[in-house]
Amino acid sequence: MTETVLDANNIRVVRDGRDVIEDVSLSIPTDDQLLVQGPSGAGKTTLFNVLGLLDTPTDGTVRIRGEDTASLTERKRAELRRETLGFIFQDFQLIEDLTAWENAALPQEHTGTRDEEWLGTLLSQLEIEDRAEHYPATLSGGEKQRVAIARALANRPAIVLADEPTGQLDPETTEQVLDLLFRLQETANTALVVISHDMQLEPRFDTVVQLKGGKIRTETA
Ligand SMILES: Nc1ncnc2c1ncn2[C@@H]1O[C@H](COP(=O)(O)OP(=O)(O)OP(=O)(O)O)[C@@H](O)[C@H]1O
Repeated sequence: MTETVLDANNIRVVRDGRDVIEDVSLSIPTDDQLLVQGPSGAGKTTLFNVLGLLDTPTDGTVRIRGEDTASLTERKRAELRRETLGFIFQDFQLIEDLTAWENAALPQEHTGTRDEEWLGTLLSQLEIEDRAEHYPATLSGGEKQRVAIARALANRPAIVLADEPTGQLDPETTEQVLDLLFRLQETANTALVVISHDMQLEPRFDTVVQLKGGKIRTETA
């Protein structure tokens, strides 16, 4: 039986007195490839932050491997976030004065669990091993995104959460980055949750959830 790694139940987020997420429930199995697709303003980033334990919902629960995250102290939440989740952001969020390798290694620095062999595997599978000593300013958009993917997977997280991971890439690079993401998801044995407005991504995912006006409209598998 497939285990559920993240369970979000009846999530509601109120901002400025308005519901920006309304009654959203999602259950993410350990090997899931989930796309949350929706137009601008649908609440995607808000939901991403809640699922990623970067923000707390007004109502509802987020459980990671059955553990209710609401009852955790901020320190415990941060620990769980570092150990269980990997993040990929649209604007890469690489540190400019660290090399590609050092950027990718950051999560391992934070948890004190060095695994250079795994980092080497990641950079090699992402075909950027020859860019390891380069700084972000000298990398292309696609290369920066690959470094961001390596960083997200550095601690072999249970879930990788990606917010518009291909938003800054051309269609061809988008396809390449998706190929790599899916291949690595299998190697790393992680669930993959992508949040995007981009319809081009839909056919590639096992499960697609449509978010509109803060609500889940349709679900396809
Ligand atoms: N801190 C906040 N205060 C007030 N309103 C907010 C806040 N955060 C988000 N919102 C509102 O909630 C709605 C959803 O925002 P969110 O950024 O989650 O959407 P999105 O789907 O990610 O949009 P985009 O694709 O344009 O980034 C928007 O109407 C936004 O203005």
